[in-house]
Amino acid sequence: MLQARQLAIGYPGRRVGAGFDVDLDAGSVLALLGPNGGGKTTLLKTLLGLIPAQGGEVLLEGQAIARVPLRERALRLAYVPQAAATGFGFPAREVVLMGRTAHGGLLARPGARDHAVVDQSLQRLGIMALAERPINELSGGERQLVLVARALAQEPRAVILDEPTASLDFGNQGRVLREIRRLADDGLAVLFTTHDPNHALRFADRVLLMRDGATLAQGPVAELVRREQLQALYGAAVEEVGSGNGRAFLPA
Ligand SMILES: Nc1ncnc2c1ncn2[C@@H]1O[C@H](COP(=O)(O)OP(=O)(O)OP(=O)(O)O)[C@@H](O)[C@H]1O
Repeated sequence: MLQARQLAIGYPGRRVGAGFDVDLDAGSVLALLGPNGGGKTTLLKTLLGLIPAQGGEVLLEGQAIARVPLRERALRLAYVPQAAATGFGFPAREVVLMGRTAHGGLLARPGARDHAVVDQSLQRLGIMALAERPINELSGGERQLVLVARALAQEPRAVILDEPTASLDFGNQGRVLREIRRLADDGLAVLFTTHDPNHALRFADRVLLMRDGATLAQGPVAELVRREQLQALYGAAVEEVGSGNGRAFLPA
């Protein structure tokens, strides 16, 4: 679905990392783990074609992403950014409806199907009660759920989420992570970043461990979400509790 080969990432005059090989496959969830400032968001933005690669290439279904027209990109690829405060007071429903933009013609009015998909997305995230509230009056976590609903409404083939659970309470973390799993089970390719290795352990198929602008390791969750790997990744002590399917990791 989405592939990167020997990708170098960064900003003008500032190299953040290099040597990334990434494969986002239909029906599979990839989790990206790594310390603060390691380059996770920069990698996501490069995969999305929002900032140019400094080397290597990103292919969207085999085509160089820079050459895929923006509308085509929006039909195939959804992005859930870290929930930032916004000055605009659009009602939440309108924000979710914006996810439908690429499906209509230029200036086309949304149709019955667009509104049905928006309702369905609001329901899946359990936020129908927020539909008419202005987005700039919502809490950070509520806003995050609206952004995930907007990505669902886009009906893409791949979804990339930047710390989707960061500002969510425990219940809503589960809601969003289950939704992420369900999207992959429905055949989408999914990539999300998280600071909680347990989220990767429970909901992802593969992980990419990223540190100092490079790939420390990449592979199946069961092989890499382990105490020694996490200690190397974060340069900090990690405690393992439980065992088998019930195992989890805590900062020690
Ligand atoms: N617009 C920018 N211009 C120049 N440097 C930037 C820009 N945005 C981020 N950086 C730098 O790039 C590096 C990687 O940042 P990035 O946001 O990708 O890390 P991250 O792994 O997502 O971090 P966190 O876990 O804290 O969100 C950092 O050193 C950061 O200061």
